[in-house]
Amino acid sequence: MSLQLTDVSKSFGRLGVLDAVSIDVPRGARLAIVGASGSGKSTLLRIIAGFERPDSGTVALDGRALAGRGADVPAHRRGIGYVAQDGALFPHLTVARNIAFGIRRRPDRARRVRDVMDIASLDPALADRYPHQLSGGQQQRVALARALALEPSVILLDEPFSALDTGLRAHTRTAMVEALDRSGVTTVLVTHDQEEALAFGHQIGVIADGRLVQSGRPSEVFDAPVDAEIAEFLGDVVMVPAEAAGEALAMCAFGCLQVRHDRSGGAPRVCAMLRPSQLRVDDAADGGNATVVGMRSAGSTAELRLRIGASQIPVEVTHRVPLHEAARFSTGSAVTVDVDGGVVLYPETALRRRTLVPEATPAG
Ligand SMILES: Nc1ncnc2c1ncn2[C@@H]1O[C@H](COP(=O)(O)OP(=O)(O)OP(=O)(O)O)[C@@H](O)[C@H]1O
Repeated sequence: MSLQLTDVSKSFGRLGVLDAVSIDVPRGARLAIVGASGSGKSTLLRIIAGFERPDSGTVALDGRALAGRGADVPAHRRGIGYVAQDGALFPHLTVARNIAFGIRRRPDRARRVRDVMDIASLDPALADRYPHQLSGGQQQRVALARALALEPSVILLDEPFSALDTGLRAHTRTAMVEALDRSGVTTVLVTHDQEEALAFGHQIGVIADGRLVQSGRPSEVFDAPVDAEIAEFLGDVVMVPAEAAGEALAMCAFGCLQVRHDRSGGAPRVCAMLRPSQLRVDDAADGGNATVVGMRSAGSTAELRLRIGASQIPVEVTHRVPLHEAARFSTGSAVTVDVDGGVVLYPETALRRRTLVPEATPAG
């Protein structure tokens, strides 16, 4: 089913937590909401689940109101599954009995348990284990299987990977995305992890101080954040002073670049934002446009500090290259730095807000 939130607001006493949030998740789609701690993500999920009431606005499934417009459908009648951060499995029940918990009166429960274990890529041999005998990733997949067993129309995932270490996190995320695709259920995930949101969602929504400040396809939001703060929140940036130079062009330390999106709102002074993965650094064939002013190894990569000097104001950026490529460069050598794709313009105040010299970290 499709899920609609319209102008949902919520305060706890005098603390405003959600401010007129509107979201539309099409049937079978995955929406990832990303925001800093305290931005209101869990409250939003709890309102969709029916654990909290919105002060105003509506929550609807396929247009039928669950909350607001005079409706107040209790949580257990919403057909919405909720997977908590730690999975919240019953420690004294086996995997099979955990999964069967909500369907224990259904005659076909054994088959349903087998089906959802299969959907969640859980080995049938795990059915008789207890939660403490599973890895964190397996526990999360059991929690998802338990939610799917109820055949919900929507699944809500509250930071489901946050307790897992990095390797297991990516693996579990892939397994869960595949399970959700197989079941075709509409899903909303909340996370504070930008990479997770970008990798998980068909759509992402960025929430800040209780307001949904931007939403769209992950590539749309990542490539054209509405302001510099969201750009930095979503990933590493290179930000340099710039001047508009005619139709969709800007002049900056890297030369004259195409403007992908102008988010400067007509500000008299602007800066250009690009992602480190857009930078290409090569040996200088004919003098180059930058100088390596420092090098340092950082694990499997090397950091090159580059002074780019195509404009009157030279800027320094830090660029990461694989360690085996670093041998091509040495401090003091001239290099050519090219930019793939265009830049996004913001008001120059975004630069002043940054405490460091414009800096870029990992290359893509
Ligand atoms: N039941 C409640 N009573 C009072 N304040 C609450 C309640 N629930 C949440 N809050 C407050 O509302 C704000 C938003 O909380 P919420 O849990 O929705 O944020 P979050 O984005 O999920 O944060 P985190 O990522 O840290 O879990 C916080 O300031 C929190 O302290």
